[in-house]
Amino acid sequence: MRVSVIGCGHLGAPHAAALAELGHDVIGVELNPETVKKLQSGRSHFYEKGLDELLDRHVPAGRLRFTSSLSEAAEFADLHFVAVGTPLRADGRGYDVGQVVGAVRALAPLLRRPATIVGKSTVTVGTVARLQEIITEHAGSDGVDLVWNPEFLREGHAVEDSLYPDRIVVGLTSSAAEENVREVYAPILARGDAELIVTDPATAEVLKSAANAFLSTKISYINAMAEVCEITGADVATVAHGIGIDPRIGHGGMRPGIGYGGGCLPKDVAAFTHRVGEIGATGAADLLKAVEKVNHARMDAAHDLVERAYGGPLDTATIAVLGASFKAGTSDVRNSPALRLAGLLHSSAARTVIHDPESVAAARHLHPEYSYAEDIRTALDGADIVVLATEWPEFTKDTALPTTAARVVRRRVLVDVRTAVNTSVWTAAGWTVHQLGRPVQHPTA
Ligand SMILES: NC(=O)C1=CN([C@@H]2O[C@H](COP(=O)(O)OP(=O)(O)OC[C@H]3O[C@@H](n4cnc5c(N)ncnc54)[C@H](O)[C@@H]3O)[C@@H](O)[C@H]2O)C=CC1
Ligand SMILES: O=C(O)[C@H]1O[C@H](OP(=O)(O)OP(=O)(O)OC[C@H]2O[C@@H](n3ccc(=O)[nH]c3=O)[C@H](O)[C@@H]2O)[C@H](O)[C@@H](O)[C@@H]1O
Repeated sequence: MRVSVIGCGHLGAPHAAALAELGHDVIGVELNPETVKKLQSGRSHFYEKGLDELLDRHVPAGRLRFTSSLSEAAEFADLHFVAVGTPLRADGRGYDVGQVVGAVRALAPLLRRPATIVGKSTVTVGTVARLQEIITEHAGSDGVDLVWNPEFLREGHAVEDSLYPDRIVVGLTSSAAEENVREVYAPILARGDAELIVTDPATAEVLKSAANAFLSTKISYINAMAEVCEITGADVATVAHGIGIDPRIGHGGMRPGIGYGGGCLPKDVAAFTHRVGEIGATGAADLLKAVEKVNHARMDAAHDLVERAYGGPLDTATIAVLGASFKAGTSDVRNSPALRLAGLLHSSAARTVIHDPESVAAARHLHPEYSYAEDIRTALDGADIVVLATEWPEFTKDTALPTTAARVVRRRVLVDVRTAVNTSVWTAAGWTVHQLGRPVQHPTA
């Protein structure tokens, strides 16, 4: 099929590349000229595992191209994915849907033959109905359908999740549109391992918001239990493991830490909390407010833990912060808890140096006032405390790191705010390890 993807960010770029991999002819439309140039050269503008390989394969072959011209895409494609941003409004009261409304409003009059617009961006319930009115009023042809097909990919796994999704959810009202959606995802559906859920637009909108709200609730739940463990001297890692054995609970999303961050969960929970309050669903609003409250409190808990580990105020401390991205596997620093903690430490400590394997450039762009190190050794040099802020395997799986780091730090004190390291490897190399909701682990050597 000839398809377009409008908005080539963290969702759109992998989605466009995956569609080319599935055998479609794809045109990506992006407003940012630098992004277009980068993608045209076959390189991604952010780090995402496997994405450059797909771009390498399909851009030179001409199966995947990028442009800033929406009319070129309107002329070329019969199916148009909309993957533009839905940031939180400045006042926090729901999404700013300007990018989505702008893209649909601009595309509709350019469509001169029947076409299907497939929304992928995350929107609050009611948005599709509003967009449908815009299409009815402005479409340049009859037979322009709108469907909503929310996305469930995770950053760091965007390519794999796009090629091998566990579900495809489509909210629609037209059978012609359903056929087109089935055709575009035919190679995935033929495998039989992804469930196709065809429903109405409102259900698709709520389903996506409910998914992210549930993931956030689970994270806040285990973080609330970490607070209980901190007070009682219990071990939250054992609690998480023990309760997760029950398949009704499961182990996914049960890693305690500094709370959920990133370009999606925080804004999606905030927007959904606002929306459910607005429509009078008070039970949902109260539940989600509590989820957000727990999440915000983790940052203070993490800062307090660093102070406790140092033995008092940090104004004389040199701190190495390992990790800046919001989670491992991505260079994305949007709403990154790691970078927020680094910022707090930057304000309270004598010296704070941040290192990340992939996101130093993005972090420096956002916070040029912080100090960064391109290599881990420079970051660790002379540190009184090492704070593990993002669970990159470079920090958690390298069994030599505790020994090599011990040679350059001033004190062997690790604060792992992601509950990610194998503590016995560190304590065996002479480190004291502090984690949220767990008893302090003392050196065994
Ligand atoms: N990042 C993720 O992992 C996922 C994101 N989502 C949702 O997908 C949407 C996009 O998110 P991200 O890709 O993270 O945002 P992003 O900010 O990385 O990308 C959005 C892109 O759209 C471009 N854009 C805006 N208006 C445009 C227009 N009229 N024409 C062409 N390009 C335009 C922007 O320049 C930007 O590059 C959001 O609603 C998000 O909630 C959903 C699932 C996963
Ligand atoms: O709508 C979206 O954009 C996406 O949001 C999340 O994906 P993502 O933001 O890539 O990241 P997650 O892996 O869910 O992690 C989110 C945050 O929670 C934190 N987290 C995650 C899991 C956990 O056990 N503990 C924990 O603190 C992570 O470190 C990160 O800060 C969802 O997992 C995706 O299904 C969804 O499509």
